[in-house]
Amino acid sequence: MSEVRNLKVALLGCGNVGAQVARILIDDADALAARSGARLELSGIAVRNIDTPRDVELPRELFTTDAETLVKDADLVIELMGGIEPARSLILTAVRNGACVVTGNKALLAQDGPTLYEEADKAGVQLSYEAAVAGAIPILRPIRDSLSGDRITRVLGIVNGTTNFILDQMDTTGAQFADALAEAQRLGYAEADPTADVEGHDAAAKAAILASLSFHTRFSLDDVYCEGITKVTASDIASAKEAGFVIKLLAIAEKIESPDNGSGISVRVHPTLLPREHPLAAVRGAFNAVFIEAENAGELMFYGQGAGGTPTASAVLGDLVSAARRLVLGGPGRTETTTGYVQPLPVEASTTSYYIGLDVADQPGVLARIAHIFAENGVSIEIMRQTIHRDSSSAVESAELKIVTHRASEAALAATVEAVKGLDVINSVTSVLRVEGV
Ligand SMILES: NC(=O)C1=CN([C@@H]2O[C@H](COP(=O)(O)OP(=O)(O)OC[C@H]3O[C@@H](n4cnc5c(N)ncnc54)[C@H](OP(=O)(O)O)[C@@H]3O)[C@@H](O)[C@H]2O)C=CC1
Ligand SMILES: N[C@@H](CC=O)C(=O)O
Repeated sequence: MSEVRNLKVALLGCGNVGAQVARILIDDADALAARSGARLELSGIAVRNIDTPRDVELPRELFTTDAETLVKDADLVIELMGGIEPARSLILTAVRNGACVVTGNKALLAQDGPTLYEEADKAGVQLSYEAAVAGAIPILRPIRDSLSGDRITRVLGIVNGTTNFILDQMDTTGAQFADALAEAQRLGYAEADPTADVEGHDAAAKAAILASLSFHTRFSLDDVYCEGITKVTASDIASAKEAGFVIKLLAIAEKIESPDNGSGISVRVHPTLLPREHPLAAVRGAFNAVFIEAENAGELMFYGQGAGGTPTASAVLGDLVSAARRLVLGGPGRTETTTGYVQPLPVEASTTSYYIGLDVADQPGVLARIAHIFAENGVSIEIMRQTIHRDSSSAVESAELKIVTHRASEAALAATVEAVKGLDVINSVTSVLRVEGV
């Protein structure tokens, strides 16, 4: 029998995800060897501080603070440190030395992916990053491989576990934003700096990666319109709920025809109202889901755990086995297929439905005056609902008006809201949120 090849695996980072990857590499060594055709020997783990307590008990002699030396002697490198530097330089060193790299670092890929992919292709090694989008869910390989014979027209995803967890807690238990965020951090979902989650930057990085693979073009963070969840209030959530909606942070990448900009791809991340019966509305806690529309396949939905050490480690190990198999067979395969035939479009080029909450004086003719302004600005109303608020003597104090529009452009909507604000019967505009799925 021929001898099984030994491949040296260098692990960079031993935090939420890295610790679980190390555990699986050690505990499941035999199964991984059988599946990949090579023994995957964990040759070392680079960290900032060797004495930091770990979630998993691991041999102390594996730890080092000298990541550079560890990388130079590896066949396979797993980067789970996060951040831009030194992750970027270490990945470049690894590929230039002929090592295949697996990473979950979406921030780095969205900022400087093309340099890394080019270097990997030049060196003839594989750079894989399934864990970078939607944690455990196999989504990048299906887009890149399984759907490579189709044309994707739209991708709609809940791709950040932390914000989905926070919004879900606020919606179902009435939890405060700060408490829900602290719990997401404790459970290992949040980024080292959770601003990246709550301001939408993490979802935007994932949206750039999804859009690049789906539309065979290179999108970077700069091409993604981004709005996080920090401005979503408990009252937005309550009033959306009352109207039959749930608020989700959605990443959207879609092919559109814009009268001013021509045809292209709109990539955006923002809080969005979804009807409660929409499949994505049922995605709870830190779960993620990606909904894809393709010309021939039709609608597809991928669902699973989008964050957390163990689920994410599953995606990392999948990439590692796949890279090891290719090393055993010889040849890396292609990292991505970029044809660059579509342009990214600004958010102003996209249209969407909107939910507008208004606090209005309860006077005759108010609804007609408001409806007139919408019509004047070319924004068509789909639903208009009024709730009367009374004081203790049952006298009418004010009315709450909830409006859902048909698809309208950002500019038309902004002009409508400005004009409505100018009416003497408007006490305040309480919400302006985008809606999908109506
Ligand atoms: N957590 C999750 O659910 C998911 C995370 N990811 C991505 O995976 C990556 C890792 O995430 P996560 O495990 O949560 O991160 P953590 O912050 O938990 O862990 C980071 C690890 O990297 C080490 N590290 C950081 N900087 C350096 C450095 N300069 N030199 C050496 N070691 C360093 C840290 O060392 P020390 O312990 O000594 O401080 C720590 O062990 C990130 O890119 C993240 O975006 C992707 C999908 C899901
Ligand atoms: N912070 C991220 C982790 C996974 O990518 C999230 O909450 O989704």
